[in-house]
Amino acid sequence: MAEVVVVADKDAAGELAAESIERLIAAKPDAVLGLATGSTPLPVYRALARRVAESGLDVSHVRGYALDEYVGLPAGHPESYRAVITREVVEPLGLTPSLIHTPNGARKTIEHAGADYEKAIAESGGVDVQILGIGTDGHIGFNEPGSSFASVTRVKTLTEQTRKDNARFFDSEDDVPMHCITQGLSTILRARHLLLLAFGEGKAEALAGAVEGPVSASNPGSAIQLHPHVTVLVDEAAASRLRNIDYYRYAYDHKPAWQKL
Ligand SMILES: N[C@@H]1[C@@H](O)[C@H](O)[C@@H](COP(=O)(O)O)O[C@@H]1O
Repeated sequence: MAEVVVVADKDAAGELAAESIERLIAAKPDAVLGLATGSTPLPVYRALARRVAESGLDVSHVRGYALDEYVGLPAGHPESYRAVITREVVEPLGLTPSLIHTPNGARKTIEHAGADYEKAIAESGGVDVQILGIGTDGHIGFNEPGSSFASVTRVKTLTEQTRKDNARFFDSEDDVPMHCITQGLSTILRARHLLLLAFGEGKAEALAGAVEGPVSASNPGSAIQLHPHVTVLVDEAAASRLRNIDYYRYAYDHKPAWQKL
């Protein structure tokens, strides 16, 4: 079962996640981080950047693999996930750009981009902690409903809902690419620790489905139930549809001091 931690707000979630990631990097300076985009992980990156600046922790050897990328955006497009990861993660934390990877969404090489990415992740020794958000339709990465639990990095067609949701980052919905390249559910499940975050009422249903719903390809987030080490950080609104909420609070209140996030 995932450990579900209900926190006061996004910033509290960001602090908890950042503390755990900082501890990981201190123990393993070349740790491999699985980086998610979207608005949800931003408090984690902000808290981590602040903590690293305060502690002087050496992050120059940290490696990173993004979950996904749009296909066909011109290189350097500000909404490409490469650009977003550079802006929101690499620069504020002071990571080494050449050690941070995103799937290659260029059309010319797209046919082998998925296999290339899988190979690179495997050769890195695997992701230590994978940060995840969740889409309103339950997608993780860009694994839309119906994605196989055995899927690996590949090209997917975005749902209309996801294109609508992500239109806020573009001039119009028509500008949101139709295709993406995303780590598969099996790729994500290979990470050693999954850290799923969700905030706000709009995520409540998707989150409840992921944590407590039937394990089904129709709800890609439910794949987390197959993973042995999952931490779910949510605010009250995102937690509002969880049936076992009292138990999660009870378990967290009685968490052994030695057992970290
Ligand atoms: N590919 C990303 C996902 O990785 C992310 O989880 C989702 C939710 O976005 P937000 O965190 O902004 O709600 O959006 C995008 O579609």
